[in-house]
Amino acid sequence: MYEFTYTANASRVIFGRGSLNSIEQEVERLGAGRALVLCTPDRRELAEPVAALLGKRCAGIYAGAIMHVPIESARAATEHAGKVGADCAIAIGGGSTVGLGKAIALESALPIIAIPTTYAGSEMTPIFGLTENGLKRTGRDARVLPRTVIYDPQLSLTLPLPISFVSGLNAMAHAAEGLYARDGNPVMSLMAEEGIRALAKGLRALKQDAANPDARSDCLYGAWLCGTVLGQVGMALHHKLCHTLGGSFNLPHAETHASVLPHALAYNAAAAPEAMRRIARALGASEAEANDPAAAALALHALSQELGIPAGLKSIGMQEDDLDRACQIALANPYWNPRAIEPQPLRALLQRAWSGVAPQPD
Ligand SMILES: NC(=O)C1=CN([C@@H]2O[C@H](COP(=O)(O)OP(=O)(O)OC[C@H]3O[C@@H](n4cnc5c(N)ncnc54)[C@H](OP(=O)(O)O)[C@@H]3O)[C@@H](O)[C@H]2O)C=CC1
Ligand SMILES: O=C(O)/C=C\C(=O)CC(=O)O
Repeated sequence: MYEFTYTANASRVIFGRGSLNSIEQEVERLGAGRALVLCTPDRRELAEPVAALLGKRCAGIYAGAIMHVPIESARAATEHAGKVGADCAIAIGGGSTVGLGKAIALESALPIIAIPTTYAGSEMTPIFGLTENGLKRTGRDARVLPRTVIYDPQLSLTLPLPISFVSGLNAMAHAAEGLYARDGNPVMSLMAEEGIRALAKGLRALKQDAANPDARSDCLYGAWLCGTVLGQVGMALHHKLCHTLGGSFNLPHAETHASVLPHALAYNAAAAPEAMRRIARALGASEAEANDPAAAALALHALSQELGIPAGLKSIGMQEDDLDRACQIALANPYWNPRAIEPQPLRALLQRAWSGVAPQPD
């Protein structure tokens, strides 16, 4: 028995090797004539070819993107865009750079073109994040959804493998929670399962050869699918925990997702057996294996080990003494989850995520 509502976001997506070459016509298609190219300070080598392709349509390069978008950086970028008369912004890089483009759009309603080079998926969502006085707030606003997304696998060939792996698990987290979302739908579930499958295939191939163009294409295709899911349906325990941990303890974003995800899935396994079956199946489990709700979390933990992702929040700087406070913060803001958020099981989840042991339901 199906019952659902499905509203598609309106992004235009161009996907393929060399698709970066379409950037000038995509700016023109938006009716724009002066595009400001955004990047982080260390990624100018990504922005310069874009500026060259734009020619007279380029309003310059702004290399001021910073992770978690401090409000000061957003204000400075918006002011600069106004000063140079930009009528469009092009964000080339990871979620931090796309986040800066979103902050400019939130303030100025400039159309954004995103050219992602990690698997974070921000380019496909109307979700923004801004950090002020050390506190990160997120929200949803149609103005921040990039109008056009160009996925060119060539541009992620230089993404280091350790970042590629954790960024891939960040993307898988969007799909996993999308499969048990309260407002999920069959279209998003199909995209979620295919996204996990494509990323598992691509990440495993990257482990063998970081320069494999087909593997980069598989990962970026998976990131598009998973980011689309993130943009369309609500998230739950896993994302709320990662925002708590990232925002309150300044932990690196994708690495935090990679550490927590197997344990969040184990916590929800019994409450979302169909989602777990689809996740396990997408990760390569047989139909018989996938029928065990615990299989998804264990398969994800095994994939992390196979990829050599450092185990546990302790490996990215979280102190064991902070776990009690993390638990209290996570309990303070109620949110929907397929299983009730219970203090003791949540604290046990955080302990296991911190230590990096195998996930287990409790
Ligand atoms: N609003 C949303 O829907 C979403 C938002 N996000 C947000 O995005 C941010 C995380 O995005 P994420 O992509 O993981 O992190 P970053 O944008 O910080 O990128 C991760 C790392 O990859 C490097 N990098 C990116 N592209 C290349 C490349 N082509 N070659 C070499 N290195 C590269 C970056 O280098 P450098 O630092 O030099 O650029 C950085 O060190 C967080 O703030 C998160 O909250 C994430 C998902 C969804
Ligand atoms: O946590 C995620 O991967 C998804 C959303 C965000 O990161 C929101 C944001 O900080 O931009």
